[in-house]
Amino acid sequence: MSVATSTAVDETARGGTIAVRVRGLSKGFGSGEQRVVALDKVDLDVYAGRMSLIVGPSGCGKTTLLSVIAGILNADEGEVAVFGETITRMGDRAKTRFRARRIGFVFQQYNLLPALTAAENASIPLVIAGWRKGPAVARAAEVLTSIGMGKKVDSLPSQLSGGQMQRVAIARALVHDPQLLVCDEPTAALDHETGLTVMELLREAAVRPDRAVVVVTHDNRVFHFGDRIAHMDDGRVVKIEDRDPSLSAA
Ligand SMILES: Nc1ncnc2c1ncn2[C@@H]1O[C@H](COP(=O)(O)OP(=O)(O)OP(=O)(O)O)[C@@H](O)[C@H]1O
Repeated sequence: MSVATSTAVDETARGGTIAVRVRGLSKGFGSGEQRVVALDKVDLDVYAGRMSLIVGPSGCGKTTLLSVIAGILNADEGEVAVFGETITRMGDRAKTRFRARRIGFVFQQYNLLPALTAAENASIPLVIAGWRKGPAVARAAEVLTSIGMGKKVDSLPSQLSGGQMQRVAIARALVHDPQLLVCDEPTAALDHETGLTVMELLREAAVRPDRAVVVVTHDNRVFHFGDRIAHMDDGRVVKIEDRDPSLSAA
């Protein structure tokens, strides 16, 4: 295994396209004595065509960092650029539009609507983007088929296993072809084998020159999927591991 540690910001060494550039990012919650500093001047580069992991102990700021990167939370200070667009300078409406078009989300909870079939659930981002229902569901069925769920497109969530529901959630995250896929503990609710399958699937989605995947996880059984692993502690990125992508997940 080839593992190199480096600083979080490494302009030249990798030579890839920077998908997400985080600079001086700080974020706190509460005020006075109750104040918690969740992010403390974080710098990080995430490369396109790579799977990046954000890891670290509970409460170190992983979800906060992912949420600011994805434009769900506003930062107090610092900048985040996603494929060259500085989302920390966007207004709320522009950020919402950017998120809807360019970012896909996968969470620990699948958040599927129980009355909708797998294909209908996976079609939701397209419907929100203005597609008519028929073509949207047909496109979602194609994406589901491409990730081995072809036989389940008409199933309701209650008829699916946890791993299958997470695949529907992944199809939903990919259906509008986002450039950035952000995943918060995607394997936490799954058994080990299913978790590995889900990570493999996410990797397949990541390995495109024009797309990046960022996964927050504290599941060290899936760390080997990361091409770049950002270790956080106490609101800071304290170590970066870069691995040869051809060796990841081996
Ligand atoms: N909405 C909030 N209000 C107040 N404090 C918060 C809020 N969200 C997060 N925090 C605090 O910020 C810090 C970082 O939280 P965060 O959820 O980012 O950590 P994490 O590394 O993702 O943790 P875990 O692995 O347990 O999910 C923690 O101390 C947490 O209690």
